[in-house]
Amino acid sequence: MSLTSPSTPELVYLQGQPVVQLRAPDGARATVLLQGGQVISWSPAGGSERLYLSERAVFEDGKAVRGGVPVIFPQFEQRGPLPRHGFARTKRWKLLRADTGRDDAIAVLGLTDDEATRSLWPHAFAVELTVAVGGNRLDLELEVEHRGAQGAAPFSFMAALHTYLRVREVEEARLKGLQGVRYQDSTRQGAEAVESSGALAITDEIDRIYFGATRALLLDEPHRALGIEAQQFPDVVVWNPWDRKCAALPDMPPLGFRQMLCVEAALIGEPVVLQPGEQWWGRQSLVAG
Ligand SMILES: O=P(O)(O)OC[C@H]1O[C@H](O)[C@H](O)[C@@H](O)[C@@H]1O
Repeated sequence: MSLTSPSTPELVYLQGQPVVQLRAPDGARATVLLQGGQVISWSPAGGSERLYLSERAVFEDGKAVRGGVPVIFPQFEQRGPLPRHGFARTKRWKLLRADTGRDDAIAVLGLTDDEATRSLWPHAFAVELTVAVGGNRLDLELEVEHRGAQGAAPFSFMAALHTYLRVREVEEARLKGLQGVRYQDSTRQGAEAVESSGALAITDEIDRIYFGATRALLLDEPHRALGIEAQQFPDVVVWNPWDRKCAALPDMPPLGFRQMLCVEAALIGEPVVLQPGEQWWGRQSLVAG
């Protein structure tokens, strides 16, 4: 990636789009795109890149970026009348704060309703994403607030941190921690099943929503491991498009599916309802081993 022309101490431009570069004193780093409020790169201290960003990703206002951690809000996929996966991932967020502390570097990005969001979804809201990087961790916290006046209608939402994890070769990886969890299989018209494997191997297209996955997950590769923890995101989506669907995605190289696995912290099965003035938060933490 080549970075050019800083305009403020925190913001630089990557392919014409403003990004925040976080660098903790120990060398851990993350890059966050204001478009979508999207983390697109994370390297733990002394380690290599852990997120997958497609080399064909399109960096344009209003377009979803293929890779990193898209923020899905207020609708997951086509489970409602809004654009696929909601509108947060295609909006330009604001940088509210960026700080470097002793142990980590933090950025807070925000998105609030505007005319365009209200024309799709008639609610006053504020969403904040806090990104903290340091040591072997990346912590992402999403907060949603109902900003409507007293007496305004409540709203309900779904959300996900649609994390694209980078792997050396997806068939070598094993995802652990989902055994016994009920899932819906989107590759089989939403058929339900219970996960029987304690070490899930990815050898074909996978697109599953696991409901009520409470344990921490581990993505094991022969040469490294990654812990995946979530709070207040009860569901987990596991997605890899595999060869045929990947070839049909204009913003993925044909073999890109081999270097990625999406393990998403999600809130899908039971949408949250907020009254005016109420807030919700959820967190996903990635811990490099
Ligand atoms: O192509 P996108 O709109 O970014 O969606 C990418 C993927 O997101 C989720 O993981 C869904 O479960 C998949 O069905 C979908 O294909």
